[in-house]
Amino acid sequence: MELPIIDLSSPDRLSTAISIRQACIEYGFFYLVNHGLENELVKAFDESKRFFSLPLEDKMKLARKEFRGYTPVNPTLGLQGDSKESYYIGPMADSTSVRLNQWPSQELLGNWRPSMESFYWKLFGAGKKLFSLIALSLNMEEDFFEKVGAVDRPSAFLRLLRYPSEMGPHQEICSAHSDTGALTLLITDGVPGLQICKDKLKAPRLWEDVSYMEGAFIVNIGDLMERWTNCLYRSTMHRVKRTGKERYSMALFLDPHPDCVVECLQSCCSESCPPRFTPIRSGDYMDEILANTPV
Ligand SMILES: O=C(O)CCC(=O)C(=O)O
Ligand SMILES: [Fe+2]
Repeated sequence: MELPIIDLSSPDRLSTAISIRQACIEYGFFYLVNHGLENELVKAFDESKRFFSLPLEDKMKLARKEFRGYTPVNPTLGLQGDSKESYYIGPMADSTSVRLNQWPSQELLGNWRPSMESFYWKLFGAGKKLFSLIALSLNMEEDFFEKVGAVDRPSAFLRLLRYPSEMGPHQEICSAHSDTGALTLLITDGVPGLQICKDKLKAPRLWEDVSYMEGAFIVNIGDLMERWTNCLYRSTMHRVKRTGKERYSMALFLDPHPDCVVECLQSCCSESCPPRFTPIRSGDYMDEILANTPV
């Protein structure tokens, strides 16, 4: 299936906002084009491949701590878990968070850190622009999300993913889930497998393949944005199905700063549709979810 297409650089911001609104209500997913990073993507995938090609022993020296670093393919594969390895780069907004990140040494992977840091910030820049359009789409001031701390001190995580080609026993190499944060920018290498389920309550679930669009980001709404919009925008279930082909993807999870309070937006509530959720600190919300999420 083809998703709606949103043009990040369109001068007609109001009509872009209207299209975003429609896409987020109907799909919770859209393609984002003209984001300005078109020429960076091949290089970023090359860097990701360089990292995952390292010997396991070197990657394990950067094993995940504080949600940053490397997670190998689940060794109990066959019993449970997804068939993927990942590397997380955490927020770099202040010196404390910068220190928590783990990086391969310059000797091991020359220039990798500056290259990924630069990619992180460019992606984040596109995400920030998108947030202002999302605010417009919700009839809020353009700088709403910035003002409340959703994007001023970013808590965005960049996740590099590699799904090996070996055939595991499971149909899904990334199991069905919705993203927990506000907004996700996903970039895949074109190997198919990504599917969405527009109606999670329908049984049996109908899974639809998402077509690849070269150069575009695939953007999706996360649970926290669903909550923020009082369920107007949907956080859609998705998964990656096994094709037997090696696959790489990268995702930037745009989560608000932990101190940001997420309260159902007035523009999404009315007498007939009162707020369904109480206000919550983003940090408390994420802690609760992460504690219950397998790696
Ligand atoms: O690899 C993909 O295409 C999807 C990854 C994903 O949904 C996630 O990491 O949350
Ligand atoms: Fe996801």
